[in-house]
Amino acid sequence: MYNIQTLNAISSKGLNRFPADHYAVSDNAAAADAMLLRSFKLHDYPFTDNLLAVGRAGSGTNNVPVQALSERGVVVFNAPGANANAVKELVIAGMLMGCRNIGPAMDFVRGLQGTDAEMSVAVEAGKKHFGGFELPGRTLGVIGLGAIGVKIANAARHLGMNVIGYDPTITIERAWQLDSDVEAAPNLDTLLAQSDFITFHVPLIESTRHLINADSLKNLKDGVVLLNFARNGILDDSAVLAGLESGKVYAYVCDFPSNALRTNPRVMTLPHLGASTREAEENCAIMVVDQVRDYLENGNICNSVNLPNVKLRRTGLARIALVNQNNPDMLGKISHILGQAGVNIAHMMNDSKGNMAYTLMDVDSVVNENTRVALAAIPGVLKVRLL
Ligand SMILES: NC(=O)c1ccc[n+]([C@@H]2O[C@H](COP(=O)([O-])OP(=O)(O)OC[C@H]3O[C@@H](n4cnc5c(N)ncnc54)[C@H](O)[C@@H]3O)[C@@H](O)[C@H]2O)c1
Ligand SMILES: O=C(O)CC[C@@H](O)C(=O)O
Repeated sequence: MYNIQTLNAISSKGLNRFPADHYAVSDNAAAADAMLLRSFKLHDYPFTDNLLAVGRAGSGTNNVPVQALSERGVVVFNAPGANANAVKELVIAGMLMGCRNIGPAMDFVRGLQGTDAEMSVAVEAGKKHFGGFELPGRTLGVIGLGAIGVKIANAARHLGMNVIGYDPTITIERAWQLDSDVEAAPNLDTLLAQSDFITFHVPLIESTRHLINADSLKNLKDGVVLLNFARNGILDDSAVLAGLESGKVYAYVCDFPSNALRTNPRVMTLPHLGASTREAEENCAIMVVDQVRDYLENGNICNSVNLPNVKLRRTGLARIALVNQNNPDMLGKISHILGQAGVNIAHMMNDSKGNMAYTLMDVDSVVNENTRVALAAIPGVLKVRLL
């Protein structure tokens, strides 16, 4: 029986894929084999030694202590692309909210009083304060051309916008998906200087913190619309507020409210709604549950942020799964112990990601607990499972 702990509401479309006869799923599972979460802040959470996997039903993993979990040999999964369409749609809505002043205009109407006839007069007199501008011919700058950024870039092209993108580590897969008319910015400053709208789709890491700050703000076009549906901290909110004050920034649309932003008439903040559609929640839950199950039951790894993809069709009599540090001679030491135990390796895969490595092997005889313990005692081996 595997214990699965849910730390946020995870769609039942995903959770129902854990067969009830082999999985106990609850929000208070003691000694969980795997944890599933969305935005729950897992830093400082007490982990037990039998934790094998953490599944982030979403894209960003800045709420997960990936390094600390790696040191314990715990595999961290996410659901890349599973909520990308939901975010894309909200960013398109956000661009329109920004350039058509939809937030302030709705606030104006909410504040009207009097009869319908009086309201009609006030509407016609007041609407001049909320006139906006259109998308075609304007330039959208997309920072981060991953699952979400590529979808937004392509959608904006279909809306008649010029699109310029910046992503120094774009993958070949994403580059293939990008509309050929999307221009590649040679550097961030060029994108910032040319864009009428700028949208951010990068993870929050040290190198992406405060990409918009008091200095980079000076480089922006006058009247730019900024959109942050990535993470709080990627833009320095105090710089953005100064830009709104001076008129440099026309509007700021973002998914991460704060007291300073919430009441500013030129800011439209949403309650972290980017991924909150039924479809995205189901996609994320299904993807992450399938990945966690395949890891628990078969040792296969797909879409982990700290370990490589490793998938092996079962062939031998038994299977050994090892998470280890990516050190020299680990395979030598592992095969030496198996050789001493008279265990023949029928099939194996080994790969690494950064300072972590993973070995999955099918062997021709049953492996006993003593051999597992000997493997686990190799310095640098973090987890050993017999499957
Ligand atoms: N608002 C929401 O609900 C919501 C939903 C999903 C994702 N997100 C956030 O959006 C982020 C992006 O999501 P995704 O699914 O597109 O992720 P992704 O991993 O597919 O794409 C991220 C891209 O950013 C690029 N990148 C990294 N550092 C960069 C830098 N300094 N400059 C430019 N590009 C850089 C990477 O090369 C990658 O292509 C997530 O990390 C998450 O924080 C928010
Ligand atoms: O789960 C959510 O609601 C938000 C997810 C989002 O921030 C992500 O990074 O995928």
